[in-house]
Amino acid sequence: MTDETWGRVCDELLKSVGKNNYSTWIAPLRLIEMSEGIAAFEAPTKFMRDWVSRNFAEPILRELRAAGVAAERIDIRVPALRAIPAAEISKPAVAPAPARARVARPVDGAELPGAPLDARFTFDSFVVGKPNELAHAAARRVAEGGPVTFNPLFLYGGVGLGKTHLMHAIAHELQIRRPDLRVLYLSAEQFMYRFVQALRERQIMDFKELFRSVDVLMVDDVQFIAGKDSTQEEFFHTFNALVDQGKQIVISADRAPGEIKDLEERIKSRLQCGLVVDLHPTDYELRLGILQTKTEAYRAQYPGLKLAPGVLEFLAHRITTNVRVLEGALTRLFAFASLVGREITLDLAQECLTDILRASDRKVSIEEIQRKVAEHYNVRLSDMIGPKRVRTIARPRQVAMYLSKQLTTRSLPEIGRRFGGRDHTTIMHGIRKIEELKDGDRQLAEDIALLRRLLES
Ligand SMILES: Nc1ncnc2c1ncn2[C@@H]1O[C@H](COP(=O)(O)OP(=O)(O)OP(=O)(O)O)[C@@H](O)[C@H]1O
Repeated sequence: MTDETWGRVCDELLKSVGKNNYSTWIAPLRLIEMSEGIAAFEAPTKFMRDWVSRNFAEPILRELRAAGVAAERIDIRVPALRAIPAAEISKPAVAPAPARARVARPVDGAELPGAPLDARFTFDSFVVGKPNELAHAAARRVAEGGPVTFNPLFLYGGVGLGKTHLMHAIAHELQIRRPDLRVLYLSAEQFMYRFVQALRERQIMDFKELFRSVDVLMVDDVQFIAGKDSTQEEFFHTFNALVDQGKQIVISADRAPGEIKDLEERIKSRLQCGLVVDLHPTDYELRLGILQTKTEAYRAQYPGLKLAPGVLEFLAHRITTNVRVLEGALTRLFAFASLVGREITLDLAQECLTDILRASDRKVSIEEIQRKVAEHYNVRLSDMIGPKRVRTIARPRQVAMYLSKQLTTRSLPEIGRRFGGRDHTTIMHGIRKIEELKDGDRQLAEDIALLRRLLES
């Protein structure tokens, strides 16, 4: 395959995977050779190799074949470690490297136990407004990969306001600007899980070494480790070790460090040492900006989209809860409009989003849901959060979990906390169970419809 063919394939990929995905994942690939049906590429990091293999192998193969290349599979390699020449470090497009990182790091060292990054969560797709401008600016600064100026960067704010999005954006940007850095992003829950696993498998020294070997550590939803004594202890030591080595730490939580209940005082004070930034609830302009950006992105893929004037403004006025709900509303509208092939008018939006608009008008709490469900099924309120597994109690509890997801904007971990500290996977299982059952079980479907009406009225 010639470079020219690959260039044409790239043009097609740009169209099919979108600009952000293309520039983050496809553009950094270098074609090495094409032989015996194998298209071999080089990726700058192991992470990128794994991500591309998992998520983009299919589209790449498809476009290669469409261009007449007889490719059966792709093989992505990571170049062997080499010293980075000083001249390369100071390329204009790359942020100035801090003194501590001038020596090339073993990027293909131990696998980092991080969470996968969402390719959509980039700085390009993040809409900046008054409520989030400081958080965005601070995240941008960290993403330059320059000398550590504030440590940690602590981002906090309510549900669905973009904390995770900003953290992923930092990681994406660092992978491009500073592929030599070892960047680890994971949730506090995953940190705990890894820690407990290491304890169980007597590999605690490996765990410590691994976490202390990163250049940038990002921990999402740190409030999760509050009250978990040994995990807090380990987190504290990891945190100190990294700060002492001048490594960057980014933390997110649903509230300010001082307000996290059951978090050790010494950790709170450590977290307050850096820059603590608040993501404020969205205002009308930001919501409208987000809706416009997402609509443009959608229109780029589906040019046939017809949207009447005033619909986005209406949504930005009415759905004030959080960005996740706003996105969900838009996705549903687009799906509906494309299925029925109609223009999205105000009437259609009102009809199609009745539940979201109603939930947005009237905020139902999880406690209220638990109370109503307990009354309806004649079980004790304490059984909603208690451990009993008999079906007469477990099923109503699952109904309450399902309604909590439907009628509130709470995330699964948050719902889990309100159901006696259950894990988010238990909540997900409960919700799925009800979704499966209600299609075949008329009584259950009627119960749910009635409870919804009671809670939404
Ligand atoms: N300013 C923004 N611009 C574009 N998209 C945004 C913005 N803020 C949030 N979003 C989108 O809203 C959704 C929720 O954001 P995210 O998951 O980052 O929230 P969060 O603050 O981490 O919430 P949680 O506390 O539930 O974890 C994501 O799809 C994200 O892309």
